[in-house]
Amino acid sequence: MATADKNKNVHVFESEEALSVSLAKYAADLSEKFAKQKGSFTVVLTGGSLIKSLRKLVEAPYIDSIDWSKWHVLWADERVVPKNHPDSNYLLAYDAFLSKVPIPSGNVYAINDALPAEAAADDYETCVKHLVHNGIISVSEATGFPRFDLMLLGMGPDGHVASLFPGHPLVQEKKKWITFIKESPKPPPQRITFTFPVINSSANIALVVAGAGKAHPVHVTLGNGEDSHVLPVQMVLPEGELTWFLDKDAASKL
Ligand SMILES: O=C(O)[C@H](O)[C@@H](O)[C@H](O)[C@H](O)COP(=O)(O)O
Repeated sequence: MATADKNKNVHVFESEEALSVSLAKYAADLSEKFAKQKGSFTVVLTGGSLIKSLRKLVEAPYIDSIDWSKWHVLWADERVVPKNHPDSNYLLAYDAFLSKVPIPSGNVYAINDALPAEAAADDYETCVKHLVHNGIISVSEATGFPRFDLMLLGMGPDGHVASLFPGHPLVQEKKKWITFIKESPKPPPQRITFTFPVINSSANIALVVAGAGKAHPVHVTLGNGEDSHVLPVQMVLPEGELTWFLDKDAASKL
């Protein structure tokens, strides 16, 4: 099943397997488009089950057809732990994805894991500013915030995206590009995260959501479900295109 409104597409798949096949084609098509258009493709990852859903990208035909040298990889959120810690989003992505594709190591921008949360957020913002300055990351004409080519977001069962949690003041941040949280309700507690102005300046966002545990926030966002909070996922309203990749369990209340 697929439905589309202006700037928003919703795809529902029979299984997470079918979802991952379609997600790989979607990412490969955007990679080709942006590599041609601007000579680089900026891709933002999160942690969680999203990374497993990227598994078809490291298989034929995409492993050979994608021009991996154009990819620049960043994280919408990262846990403040060493890069070799089992909680690290970098390690998760490295083991399951980045170590299997020929993206130049200099194009993979992990956070500085030697710094505490606040300094790590500032340092990562400086890294993004540098990539804007040298033209790798575009800038939104409308907002002046960085405009990533593709942001791949998961969503928690409570409707959080990146490390922006329901009811937390960080969801209202309007100025900073990247900020930090020290009391994340999802462990580990210390994280850095992109803010909504950056998320919503993206050219493309994929919301990748599988499993019955996610059916409630999907129902609230895409159907007529209700919650006592405005869910962060409801605030994902990019300037560019939003595409939902749902499996049938996540879409079961629609
Ligand atoms: O570091 C993190 O915790 C993630 O970046 C987080 O935002 C994740 O994407 C969602 O919590 C969904 O995770 P699951 O898909 O594993 O539920």
